[in-house]
Amino acid sequence: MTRGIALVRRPGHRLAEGLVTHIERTDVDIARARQQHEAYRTALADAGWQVHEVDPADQCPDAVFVEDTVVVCDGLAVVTRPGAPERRPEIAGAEKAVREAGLDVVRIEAPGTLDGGDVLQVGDTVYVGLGGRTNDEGVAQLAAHLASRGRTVVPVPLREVLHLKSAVTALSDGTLLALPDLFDTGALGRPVRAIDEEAGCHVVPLGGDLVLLAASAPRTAALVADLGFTPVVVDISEYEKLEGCVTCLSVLIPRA
Ligand SMILES: CN(C)C(=N)NCCC[C@H](N)C(=O)O
Repeated sequence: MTRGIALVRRPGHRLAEGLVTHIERTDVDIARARQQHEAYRTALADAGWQVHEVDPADQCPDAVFVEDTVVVCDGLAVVTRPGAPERRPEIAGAEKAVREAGLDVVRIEAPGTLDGGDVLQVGDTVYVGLGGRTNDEGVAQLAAHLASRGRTVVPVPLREVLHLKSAVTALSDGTLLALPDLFDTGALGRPVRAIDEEAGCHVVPLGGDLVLLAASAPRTAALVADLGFTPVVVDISEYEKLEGCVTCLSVLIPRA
């Protein structure tokens, strides 16, 4: 029995041209990025997820960061309208994939913008980062869509950081792991656990006690293990050069 479907999208040949906003551009090794993506897919499959590949969008360098194109909540898929216009052609393939997965589908419409990387779901609360990519209108549209699923949306203003999930994510017990300097943690309305390494605040609960995190966060992997979870560690160095993290490379659709 699988845990559900994990949507991924393979890196395209233009990956190295991906956007960088808050870090300096460094060379991306495409061959290495492909190997890392394969290992990432294997980690998801080994954790019990049925890996499904979204159609390629190779003209879009950032298409591998499929999380930004769709938000899935309780059987509903909200197809986003990415804040970076050059990423908008990525959404067609994502919409096709969620329709094939049998989800109800709605969209963020102009002038709203929303990136999936700004959306952090913790129980019935959905925190949404307000920064360079997601605007007030996008948050309002998301809130209206998710009200049908009983979710409450809480906007979180960001500082110098790409997405909310670049700065905070949650373990399956609701513990928030955060880099507090990057946003107003008070907006979350609950305590956070401050993490002392950048990639450490990026975790993906994979079901059961499994927690996916990056090899660049060894101290956080140890912390996660101390908290009673089992870290699943993947090297995603080539994606980190493009401000990517473990959350960005997949969209998990839990089995109903
Ligand atoms: C949580 N994060 C960080 C994401 N979901 N997406 C990362 C996208 C990175 C891409 N170069 C860009 O700038 O769009």
